Amino acid sequence: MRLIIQPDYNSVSLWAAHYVAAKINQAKPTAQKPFVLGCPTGSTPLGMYKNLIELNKKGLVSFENVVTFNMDEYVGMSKDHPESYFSFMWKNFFGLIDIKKENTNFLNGNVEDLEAECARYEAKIASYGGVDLFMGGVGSDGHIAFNEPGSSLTSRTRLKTLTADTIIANSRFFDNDINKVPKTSLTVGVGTIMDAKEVMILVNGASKARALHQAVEGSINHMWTITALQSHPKGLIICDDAATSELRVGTYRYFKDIESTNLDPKSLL
Ligand SMILES: N[C@@H]1[C@@H](O)[C@H](O)[C@@H](COP(=O)(O)O)O[C@@H]1O
Repeated sequence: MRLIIQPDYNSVSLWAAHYVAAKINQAKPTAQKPFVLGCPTGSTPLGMYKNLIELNKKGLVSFENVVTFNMDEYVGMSKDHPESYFSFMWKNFFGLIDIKKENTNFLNGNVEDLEAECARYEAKIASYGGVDLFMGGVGSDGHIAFNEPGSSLTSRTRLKTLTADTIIANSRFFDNDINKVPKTSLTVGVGTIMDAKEVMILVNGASKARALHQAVEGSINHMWTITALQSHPKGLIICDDAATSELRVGTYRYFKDIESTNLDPKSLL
């Protein structure tokens, strides 16, 4: 696993955006062989999305031949609700880049047969030959997508109940009223994410320090689903200094040293 430590949120966002743009460019995607990108929501990726929009505007990366799969979606929330992940993505990213609508994929939490919907999603990912790069954030309890503690590390796309912690954390988007937060979601599984050719997780802020400690120094454990990344052949975490406060000094220094020539985002593109 690689760990890129940046001074702050802005530099995490800038580095991640340059990395993603470089990956897309290196793949030279075409309509026949698009680049497949897994996308997260949440506050963490917002800065990266802003930087990718800028790079797209400057002509440094194009999303014309990029196909996306969002990680998760609330169940029973209309797609047009301002807090649906569909709305989030169009408002903050897709609506501001040159992506084709038909190339964006979301789980639909409004169908009667949710199991069939999850199977459809897995099959669609497989029809593209899998995800090239799955991007993600992490919850303070170490969850990736909505794979809450105790989720099988080989899980596939399915229905999940949100924990009380996640409902409280997400209530900030619902007038701080936990009753307005959906209690269930459809989410890709840990196994679905780990099947991607590469997985990139962004971690920022002191509230994520315990999750980062488990991700880097903990043992692989279903109570911290982020730890599955340790078994991925191409796992990458980009974090800010504030998130490293629970890492050992030796671990911090080790990754700072080994990545010292890769920390400048401009060297990536
Ligand atoms: N399902 C999302 C996750 O994909 C996200 O990583 C997490 C952290 O969100 P934030 O980036 O806002 O801290 O929140 C939600 O639970």
